[in-house]
Amino acid sequence: MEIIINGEKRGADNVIEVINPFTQRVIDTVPNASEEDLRDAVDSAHRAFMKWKVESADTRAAFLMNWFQVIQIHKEELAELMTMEQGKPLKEALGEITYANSYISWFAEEAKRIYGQTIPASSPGKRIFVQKQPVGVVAAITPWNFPAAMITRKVAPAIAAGCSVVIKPAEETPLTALRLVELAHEAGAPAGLINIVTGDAERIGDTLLGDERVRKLSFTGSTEVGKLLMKKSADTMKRISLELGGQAPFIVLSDADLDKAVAGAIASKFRNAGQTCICSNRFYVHHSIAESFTSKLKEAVAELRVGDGLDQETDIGPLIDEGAYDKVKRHIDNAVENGASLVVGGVVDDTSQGYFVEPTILSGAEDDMLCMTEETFGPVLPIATFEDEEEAIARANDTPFGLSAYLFTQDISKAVRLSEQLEYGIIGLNDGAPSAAQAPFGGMKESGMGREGGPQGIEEYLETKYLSLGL
Ligand SMILES: NC(=O)C1=CN([C@@H]2O[C@H](COP(=O)(O)OP(=O)(O)OC[C@H]3O[C@@H](n4cnc5c(N)ncnc54)[C@H](OP(=O)(O)O)[C@@H]3O)[C@@H](O)[C@H]2O)C=CC1
Ligand SMILES: O=C(O)CCCC(=O)O
Repeated sequence: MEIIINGEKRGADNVIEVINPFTQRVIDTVPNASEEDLRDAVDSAHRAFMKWKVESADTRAAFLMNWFQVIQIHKEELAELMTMEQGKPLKEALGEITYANSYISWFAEEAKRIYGQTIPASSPGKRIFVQKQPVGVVAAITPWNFPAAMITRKVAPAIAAGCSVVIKPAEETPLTALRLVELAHEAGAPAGLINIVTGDAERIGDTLLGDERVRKLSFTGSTEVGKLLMKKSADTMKRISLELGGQAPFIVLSDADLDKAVAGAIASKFRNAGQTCICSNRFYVHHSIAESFTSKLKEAVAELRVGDGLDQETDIGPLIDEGAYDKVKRHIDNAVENGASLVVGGVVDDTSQGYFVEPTILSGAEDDMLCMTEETFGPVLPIATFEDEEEAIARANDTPFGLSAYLFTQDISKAVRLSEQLEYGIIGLNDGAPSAAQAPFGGMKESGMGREGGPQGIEEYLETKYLSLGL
């Protein structure tokens, strides 16, 4: 496929191969964008911004709703493309397209609700008016695990706010992103409003972040790269939103509804083969119910089918690549070597048909094991036990990360009190799937800054200006 700059497609002689993680064959190529492509992308985004920022909220909303409709028409095709480049099961890919599109429709409506303020002045001869204005050209850098939703979650609020964008999707999954931008143009995107470039990450990052006309960076990916991009944004003092790694604890109190907790564990752990930043990573289960929780979980896990994402029966596809597989294997081996028991699962040794890991449960996990200290990004569920709730909260908070945490209890007072003590941006309270377009997604500590989705999600693309009027 080709990149899109100023509404026009561009190819290149220098290309990057896109690999299907199941067949491990090349399915397409995308351009390795040149310096000239990148400069043109920012030029055209800047020109488009100067026009788009003065368009009415109704015009912005109408374009977004058109884009939403066009995506609806193409959702099966998009889902199939996503499964082919990313590996996730087709039913999950379809779910992701619906989820991705919900950001577009939600922010189409939110475009009309960018309100200012009037503040009483201290002097009777003055009036103070507060306005919101679009921040400018946005650089959106996205990861491979959600090839559609991470694009729309950034682009829809940016466009709704009156900004223009240059997108850089992940090297592993550029095709869904390119197709979404093609569809945006079919839906009537003005030239230059939504540009997309692929290629050398460092070069793209340096060009976009070095350009003072790019006023905002929105990044989702690893904490390591997030920190680097934050430093690179400093010279031109860009606004930044960073949605980085997680290390989510999943706490099950003794009074929890175990069936609900098991369903929540399956939803939060095995979505996208464990490759989401809000996947539960470490389980803390009250010692009195650990055995029954583990045995119910084992039964539920036995239902999950590993295989080709295009097969309708598949629940868990291959991991994205060999590096991901090696990391997951290291975490399992480290846990078992240090005394954890493998209840079920393990890696699939034959990797000729993709890098598969069976849904895996480890019991007897300890806090210093790799699977409890690092983001596994794979379908591994380590269970540790605790004696009292304060201890569980302390252990859950004992990490540099703070994206999502899960808590299962039927005691409403405990639920509120303990949720308030958890140092995380997202709490799944008796809920293993908290993500929603209308909610502010984002983390504390080294999981990043800023929020995506919800009313907070559009604020990230708005500047605040006040007018002090002397009467
Ligand atoms: N918070 C989250 O949702 C995610 C967390 N992760 C975590 O991060 C680990 C590594 O995953 P990975 O995909 O490598 O994440 P990265 O942070 O490396 O990649 C995310 C995006 O940043 C781009 N990027 C990488 N380096 C630079 C740079 N110097 N300048 C500009 N852009 C850059 C990548 O481009 P390119 O693809 O071309 O390298 C990609 O588009 C995972 O195993 C997981 O633990 C991963 C994905 C999502
Ligand atoms: O893993 C991520 O980076 C995206 C989280 C998916 C979601 O929105 O739930």
